Amino acid sequence: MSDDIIIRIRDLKTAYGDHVVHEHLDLDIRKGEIIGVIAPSGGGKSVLLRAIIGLKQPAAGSIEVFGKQLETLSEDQRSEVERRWGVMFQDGALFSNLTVRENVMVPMREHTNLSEQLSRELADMKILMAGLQPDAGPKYPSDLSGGMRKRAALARALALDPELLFLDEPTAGLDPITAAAFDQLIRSLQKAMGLTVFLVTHDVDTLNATCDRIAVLGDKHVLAVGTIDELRAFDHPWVQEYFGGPRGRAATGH
Ligand SMILES: Nc1ncnc2c1ncn2[C@@H]1O[C@H](COP(=O)(O)OP(=O)(O)OP(=O)(O)O)[C@@H](O)[C@H]1O
Repeated sequence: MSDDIIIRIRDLKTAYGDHVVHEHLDLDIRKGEIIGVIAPSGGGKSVLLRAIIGLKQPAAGSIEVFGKQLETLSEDQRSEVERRWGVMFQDGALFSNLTVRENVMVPMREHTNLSEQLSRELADMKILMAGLQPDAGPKYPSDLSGGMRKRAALARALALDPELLFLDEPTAGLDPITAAAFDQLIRSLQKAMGLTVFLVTHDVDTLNATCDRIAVLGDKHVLAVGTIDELRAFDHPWVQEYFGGPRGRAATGH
């Protein structure tokens, strides 16, 4: 496998009972890129993310992450791979009974032997990196605004200095100013940490502000992958409407 492909998906099929979500889906994610994944609602973006990180078993096909197929690995090997990525789920998935700092420490406890003291210090660093004030650490998720909760979830996703970051709808539910600040944060973290980012979104502003390439899911597979300009020229009704509609045109300046 070429070193610059971090995720390689071939002929993937996923299904829930008789309901096929993906079929004959191929996709390569390159090292260091921010790739946006778009689809109509219910088009299989989140299920694709879950399949890549091993939470949804494929019905057929293969997914390699860092050159390894998760289902062929032992538990220890799998844990080694899992600690190289961070995931920010759509609803944040923070533990409501833990403080922000304790939430960020969860992956450290799970995957490392770091002392409590060092874990706390590292967690506080991630909290700052995610753009929160230091006093956010002892707060509970319920004490935070929606935007701050997203940042707390991002801090947890960054806990283990990942090479690969999965973001599921990071700006959903944020006001435009907070969303734009989050877009900038993703971009600057990507640069500073050399991250590869797999970003599921509906937000055409986020795509425009952050993504190097965009993959369009439709008809159960990847319809097209390319830059926004390449996709604007792609002859498919949904893609044309997405980028050529009023929101798409406003976001991309066309
Ligand atoms: N746990 C589940 N059980 C049964 N069906 C599921 C489950 N999770 C997802 N699905 C189905 O898989 C399909 C794809 O869902 P998915 O959540 O990936 O879509 P999406 O593109 O992320 O949608 P949205 O933009 O609305 O978040 C949908 O038809 C959904 O109903």
